[in-house]
Amino acid sequence: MTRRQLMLLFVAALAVAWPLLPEFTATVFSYIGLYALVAAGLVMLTGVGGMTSFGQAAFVAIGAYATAWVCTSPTAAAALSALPPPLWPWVGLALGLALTFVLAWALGGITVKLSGHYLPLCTIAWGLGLYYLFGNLQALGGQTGITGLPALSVFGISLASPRVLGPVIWTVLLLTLWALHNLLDSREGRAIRALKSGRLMAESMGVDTARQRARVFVLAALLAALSGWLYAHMQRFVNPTPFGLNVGIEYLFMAVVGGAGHLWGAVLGAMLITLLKEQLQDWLPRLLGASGNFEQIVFGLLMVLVLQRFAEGLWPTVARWSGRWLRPEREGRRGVPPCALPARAMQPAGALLLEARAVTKRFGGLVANSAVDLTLRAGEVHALIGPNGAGKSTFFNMVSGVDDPTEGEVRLLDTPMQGRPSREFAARGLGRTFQHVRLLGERSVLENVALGAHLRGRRGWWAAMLRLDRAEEAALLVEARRQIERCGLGAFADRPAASLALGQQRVVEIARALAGNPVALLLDEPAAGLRHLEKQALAGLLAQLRGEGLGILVVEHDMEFVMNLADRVTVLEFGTVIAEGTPDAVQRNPRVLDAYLGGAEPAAPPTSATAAAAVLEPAA
Ligand SMILES: Nc1ncnc2c1ncn2[C@@H]1O[C@H](COP(=O)(O)OP(=O)(O)OP(=O)(O)O)[C@@H](O)[C@H]1O
Repeated sequence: MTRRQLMLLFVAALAVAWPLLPEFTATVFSYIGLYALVAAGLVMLTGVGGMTSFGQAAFVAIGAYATAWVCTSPTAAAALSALPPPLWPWVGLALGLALTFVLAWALGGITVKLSGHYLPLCTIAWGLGLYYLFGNLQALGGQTGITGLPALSVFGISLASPRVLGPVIWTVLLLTLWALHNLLDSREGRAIRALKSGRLMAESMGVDTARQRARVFVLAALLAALSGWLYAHMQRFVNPTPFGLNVGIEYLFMAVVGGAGHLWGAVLGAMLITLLKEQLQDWLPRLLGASGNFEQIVFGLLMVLVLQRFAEGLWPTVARWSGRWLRPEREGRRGVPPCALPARAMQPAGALLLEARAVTKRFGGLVANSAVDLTLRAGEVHALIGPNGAGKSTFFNMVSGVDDPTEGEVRLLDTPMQGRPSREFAARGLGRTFQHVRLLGERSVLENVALGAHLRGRRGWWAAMLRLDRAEEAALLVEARRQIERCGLGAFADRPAASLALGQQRVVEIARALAGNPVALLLDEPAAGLRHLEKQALAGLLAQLRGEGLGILVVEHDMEFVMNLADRVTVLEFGTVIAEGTPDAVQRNPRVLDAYLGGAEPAAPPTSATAAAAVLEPAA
């Protein structure tokens, strides 16, 4: 049996057992479905997207209060008099989702840009703010709330009882999980996962991180509002209590305890926490012989223990344990023939790809780059070398859109790039790797490399959720596999990237850059951590890419590697270009020798790349 079949069995068992469940158990399971819907949004937001929110209960409140107001207020009744009352809850749903959408865009636009602890603090602030707003608005019943909500009805069938509404809630939840699973299994899903590793890498792959973060934020908020709508019509009244900050924290607990990186973790977390609280509420007063909110204390302690023991949540442990006796999943998408991906025309040999004109970068009083001129042409390897702190990384950042020069200009394919983000550099044909490897360690090498092809796909969230993107997704994965094999890592394609040696991870970054079909490659210390044979293989690959017409700018400390491979070398010292030319010319340049050897005169100039490497070993 596969995991998917086991899930289906669980759902089928729930469906069969549902009519037999006692009324109370059916109600509890209905609540679990509602909570899991909010927690699933939090999995996307926190576990996958890396944005912690304590404020989801406020969005649940918007969904609940919107429908409560529409269904009970005389003003709304007058406005909706043309509609039969059974349709009013649907208007309430539309209003709740619309309000949530607008508010989440506005809040998300401001808050998701914040990093570190500022974002969670903001979610607490709006969670508290909205809670007190609902409690103080007399039009919404103040602390008493709104009573007398009608039950939902569909095609004349009343959903008043949890026994009938429960299956509806679970159907909504399962459809949501299916759509979210599809989303995560797509180019957009990879882009969402990339958010967690910070702006730099994702933007360099062409992902608009601010927009993507805001969209995930809105998605999680809409799921919370949907849950609130169902909740209101199940309870038939609303008041502020179930939407307080403590409930927002509990939703986050559900996602984290279940396994914030896994959609089914939301269901597991919601189920565990709801059932645990139920049982504790029952048993503790009996055990202690006194009444009180003891369950909150024990619950808190248990949460600490669970999180200490299972930092990733419980789902990964359950999945690992069940994996021993479950068959691996068959990949459904293999049946879909891949479509053609857009391919960029290579520039003719010698064409100017990238140009830095008198680029200067100042950090306060420190001049990291001073009037640096550099060109990269199609069909060449251009090495940028220099001692530590010479300004190579600073320059790299400016020619890849991470930072803007203080003075001077960067042009890519003859387009001025001043002020443009790095995703535009990627869109115009610049691929790059990073000095400190930036891969999604838990994801497979294949997925990491497919992220590099992000801009070659077009299908968006809706297509992904409804699985209308399969031909394009198949093409992206075929392309990713091709690049992995080209870089000699075919045997590792399905392994988690973090399980590879550091040197191999650097090569994965090159494959990822190649998946974007670049005309220019910027490689930041690609040979660092590679063994001798791996370096030779890398040099062979780069020579082949050069032969295919790519321009490659490489920052590297390994002089033997550089001098054997590069066509031109530029040497930086204290942010200034002190030499530029062929490897031979540069190796003989007295200023370069001076920079590397600190003023010592060599007895005789080095005659081979190996000898040069010995002399030009940078003073660390
Ligand atoms: N964001 C920053 N703010 C202030 N100073 C910076 C910043 N980034 C770099 N610098 C300074 O600019 C100078 C050049 O640093 P850079 O990292 O570009 O050198 P590098 O040649 O890449 O060094 P390495 O080979 O060690 O990576 C250093 O003195 C560094 O401290």
